[in-house]
Amino acid sequence: MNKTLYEKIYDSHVVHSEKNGLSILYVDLHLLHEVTSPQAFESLRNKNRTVRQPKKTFATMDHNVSTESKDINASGSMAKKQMQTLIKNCKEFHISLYDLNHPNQGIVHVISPEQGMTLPGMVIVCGDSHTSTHGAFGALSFGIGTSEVEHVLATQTLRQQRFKNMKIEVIGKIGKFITAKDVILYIIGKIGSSAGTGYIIEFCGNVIKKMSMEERMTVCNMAIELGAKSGLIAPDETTYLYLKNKTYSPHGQNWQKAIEYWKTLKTDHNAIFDKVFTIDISNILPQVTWGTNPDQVIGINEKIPDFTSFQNIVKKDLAKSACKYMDLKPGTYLTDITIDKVFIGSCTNARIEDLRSASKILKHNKISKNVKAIVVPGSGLVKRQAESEGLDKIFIESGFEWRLPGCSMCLGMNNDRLSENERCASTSNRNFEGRQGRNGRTHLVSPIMAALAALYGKFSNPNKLN
Ligand SMILES: CC(C)[C@H](C(=O)O)[C@@H](O)C(=O)O
Ligand code: SF4
Repeated sequence: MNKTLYEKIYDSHVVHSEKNGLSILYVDLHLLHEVTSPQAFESLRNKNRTVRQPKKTFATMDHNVSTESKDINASGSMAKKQMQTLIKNCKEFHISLYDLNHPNQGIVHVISPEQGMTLPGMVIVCGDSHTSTHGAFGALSFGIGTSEVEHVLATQTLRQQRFKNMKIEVIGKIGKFITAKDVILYIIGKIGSSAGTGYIIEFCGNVIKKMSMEERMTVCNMAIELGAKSGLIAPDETTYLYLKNKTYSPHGQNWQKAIEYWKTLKTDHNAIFDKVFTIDISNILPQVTWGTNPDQVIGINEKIPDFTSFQNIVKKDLAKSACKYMDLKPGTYLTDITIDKVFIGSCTNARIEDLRSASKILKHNKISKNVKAIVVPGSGLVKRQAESEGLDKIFIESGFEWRLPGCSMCLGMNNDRLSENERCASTSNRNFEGRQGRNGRTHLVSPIMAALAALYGKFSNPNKLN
């Protein structure tokens, strides 16, 4: 039978099938962070259980670490407690941890791929929705709830239903200043933030094929913003090249064997997808969200839409309330909107390529005096790499603050938050009300667009600048 990539990975991990279509899947890698793991460990302990495969379990601290100091007290008592609990749990159950002071500490979805823990064909889970990021390597990866975290800790397996298959083929010519972030935002705008509900999405097409691993991760990261269970991209030469000689990648003879297996990880000719979209990105412009949902997004030359332009009554109401929250009037050009803060970071856009693309814009330029801007590398490794290339200096000289790795202003669990009514150009993935701080206003953009917004104090069309 012809199978999709998703079906191949799913089937090869079934350890038990039930009549109702549910299966127990083997889990190759279980990632943990400080926010969604404490209760799971507590419950494990109460039941006198142990961690089944500590070597296939890996933890980092990211959500509430301070990006200003390595002091565990710096983000408040709740954060401190969660971090201390993670340290204690990892010690007791023999799990490797990139703690606050570890040189490789960083965002869970950044550290695992860059260390070669994330490999094609794996089933990867984490108590975190953006686990879909790892799908960029052709791994079946998805977020799980805390009771599932406990189940995986105890058994290294997980009960899963089969999801439907969606294919999104991205075709066309990639325009100037168009990044993976623009591509995925455009797709979300085009098909809607619930189009992926009930599906695993396989991204393919010439545009995806040309993307680097960093770009593919940005795309799969935001499969969640399409409502999907996860996103997937078939591994290829780009994937192998990225993984070669990474700390946890297979080495020696195992490398060759791995590649042979990885080459089988693609959707068979004639495999059936339940839904297919073909999206041409040839003529798109850099994307900016204007509302409080990622599908409320337009190109940089456009105006905030008129409510009456929405046929769908629900969409019309959503647009109305989004404009109210965002304090925007229909008909306003994006390029007339001024901003207060810029955040370059998060598991969507805090990798080395993201920092390189933003720094290119900032080099020899100073940011607007009305803007406070921070750049938060995704991990210690990204930070060191950026520093070795002198990117930190470019950011600092332009007026950005160069911070320590973590989730930071993506969700404001530490001190990096928007104040009331502040407007932010952010490279993160979620723009719902209050996401970056109470009554804060988030516009999702690429690192290039964030850097430009910092320079001019408002959204700017890179095609119209010298
Ligand atoms: C804290 C965690 C549960 C959450 C998630 O799962 O997505 C966070 O990472 C987020 O981005 O909102
Ligand atoms: S960077 Fe943001 S989206 Fe990613 S895991 Fe952290 S909080 Fe969640």
